[in-house]
Amino acid sequence: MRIDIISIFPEFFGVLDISLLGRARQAGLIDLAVHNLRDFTHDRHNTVDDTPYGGGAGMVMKPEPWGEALDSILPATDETDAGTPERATGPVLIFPSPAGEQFTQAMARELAREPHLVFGCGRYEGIDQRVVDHFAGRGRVRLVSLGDYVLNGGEVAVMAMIEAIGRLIPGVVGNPESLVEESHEDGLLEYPSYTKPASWRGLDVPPVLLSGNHGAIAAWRRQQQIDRTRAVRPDLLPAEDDADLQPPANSK
Ligand SMILES: Nc1nc2cc(Br)ccc2s1
Repeated sequence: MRIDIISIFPEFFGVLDISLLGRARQAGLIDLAVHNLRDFTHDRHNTVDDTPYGGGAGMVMKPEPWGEALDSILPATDETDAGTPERATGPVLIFPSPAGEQFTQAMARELAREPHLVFGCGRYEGIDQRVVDHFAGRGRVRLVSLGDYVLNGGEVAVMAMIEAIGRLIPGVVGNPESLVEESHEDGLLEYPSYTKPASWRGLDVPPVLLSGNHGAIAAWRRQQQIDRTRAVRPDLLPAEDDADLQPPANSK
């Protein structure tokens, strides 16, 4: 996968040189480039923002630098490309935004299958809307929110998305089995985990986990997922009858 990031704080992404994603880059599984938006300005102050039309507090990111930065990354196109099948296979351009669609594990899985992702990190009051509108006509553009809160910029959101997406790319995580039983992979929150010692500060590991009875362990873990999800994220539970949430029939 190729990942391009545009930001006025490229140094923010230095952390992507280390750990799991750093190793994935060294292994050639992820090809990542960070671009400084200010490199696409031409005035003495490398200006990237200006006051908002219609008034209001704060500043808005100017469209020109974004246009030049994205032109340098996205494949060249002309009007005849509009609506062609190629447009559906070009890079996905993602702008983190509080006004975006909710980022989910399902979206991470979907985006992990893409060959090329381009992330645009907004700052201030956001990016001039015409940038989204213009490039929507040239490819797939998505406004994506991590949650109902406002950050100072898109960089933290892009880091989170790249981690969630990158770890799903085949070969990035050593043991793909570890990706299966995680929160949200099966739509529910994950069960609690324990390791040695069997007793710690008077707290014992649930006996079923020491029983060696794999069916009972699977049933207990499934019930823990259901109980946890019902307690803190009832919105994730299937709307219809919970019958299909019962432990697997063979787990007696
Ligand atoms: N939750 C989020 N807040 C923000 C703020 C800015 Br400014 C840019 C992107 C995002 S995503």
